[in-house]
Amino acid sequence: MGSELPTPADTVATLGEFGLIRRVTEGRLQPATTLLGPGDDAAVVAADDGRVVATTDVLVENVHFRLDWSTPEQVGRKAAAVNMADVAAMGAMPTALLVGLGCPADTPADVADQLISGMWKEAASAGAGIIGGDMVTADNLVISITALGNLAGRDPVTRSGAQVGDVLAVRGRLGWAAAGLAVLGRGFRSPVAVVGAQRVPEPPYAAGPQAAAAGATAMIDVSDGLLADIGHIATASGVAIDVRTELLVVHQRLIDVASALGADPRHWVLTGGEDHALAATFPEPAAVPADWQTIGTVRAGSGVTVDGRPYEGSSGWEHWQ
Ligand SMILES: Nc1ncnc2c1ncn2[C@@H]1O[C@H](COP(=O)(O)OP(=O)(O)OP(=O)(O)O)[C@@H](O)[C@H]1O
Ligand SMILES: Cc1ncc(C[n+]2csc(CCOP(=O)(O)O)c2C)c(N)n1
Ligand SMILES: [Mg+2]
Ligand SMILES: [Mg+2]
Ligand SMILES: [Mg+2]
Repeated sequence: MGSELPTPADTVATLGEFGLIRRVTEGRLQPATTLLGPGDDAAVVAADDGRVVATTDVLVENVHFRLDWSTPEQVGRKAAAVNMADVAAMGAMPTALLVGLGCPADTPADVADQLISGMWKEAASAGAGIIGGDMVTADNLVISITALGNLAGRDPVTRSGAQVGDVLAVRGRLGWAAAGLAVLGRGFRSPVAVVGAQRVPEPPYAAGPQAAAAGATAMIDVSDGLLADIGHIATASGVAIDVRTELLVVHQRLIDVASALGADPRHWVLTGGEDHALAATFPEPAAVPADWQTIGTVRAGSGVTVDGRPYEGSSGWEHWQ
């Protein structure tokens, strides 16, 4: 890019705040929706229909990622992906990211470069660019990203629209990142398929607008765990949701990893977070797009059940617990 290459001894402190900002901004190709920025006090982004989707998620070193588990580029990709998944979950396509970065003074410039490069790669894969942000010193690496999105004339798909009689369907992986977390937590680095899923989620970005166009009544991305997240749909919609385990695909890879670790692969699928699959309700089976898997039904009542019974144990990640 436009900035000179760092020497191995460079840190973010030697680059300086503005040197670091240049590494994010100079020579980057912005999508057509970026009308102004970065570089001014704020950026200007086009919205096809005058509405902008906006969402923020914060990632903290040793809470959301570890630098001995993931490369800085993988961390950058993950930080961008988890935010753009929330845009997709509204039925929108990501347009722009604002990146707040806190890092210690001795962070190597090369680490910052890789982080930035990962964010740009993931953003570009979904059609978005980085339009601004903030750089601060911090004791640990902290990344706070705000993602903006474009509804392109469609109505947002909220958490509150599920109706009794709807079907529940998912698109994307479930349980893979949790399996990867279990593997990494035990000090292993393989199998790479599940470890890779923990390092960098692959949210099905285009499936968000696809579900919206197909008439999805409610949608969410699975960040904390399937049961926890569809619980938010159930609460917001004033309905009950039942997941049928005979409809859940537990991939052979998860079964193999679980048996090696003495874990339960079904628990990963039902309660594992960080894959950022999309879960949505549709008014009838025929409305579910072909590449989505129907896994349950919406009923009268409240809460989430699995095969008609309450799930024993935690339904997903919660901070401070
Ligand atoms: N500090 C905050 N100030 C205002 N609203 C907040 C704050 N934290 C969360 N919210 C709002 O609460 C709602 C739920 O937040 P939550 O972070 O659980 O959603 P999410 O990003 O979809 O999930 P996850 O954080 O697991 O990815 C969102 O609408 C979010 O914007
Ligand atoms: C080092 C390390 N320890 C634990 C985890 C597991 N983890 C952290 S946050 C989260 C849920 C989503 O977070 P949020 O709700 O903030 O979006 C999960 C499952 C991890 N990824 N890395
Ligand atoms: Mg959040
Ligand atoms: Mg979400
Ligand atoms: Mg989120």
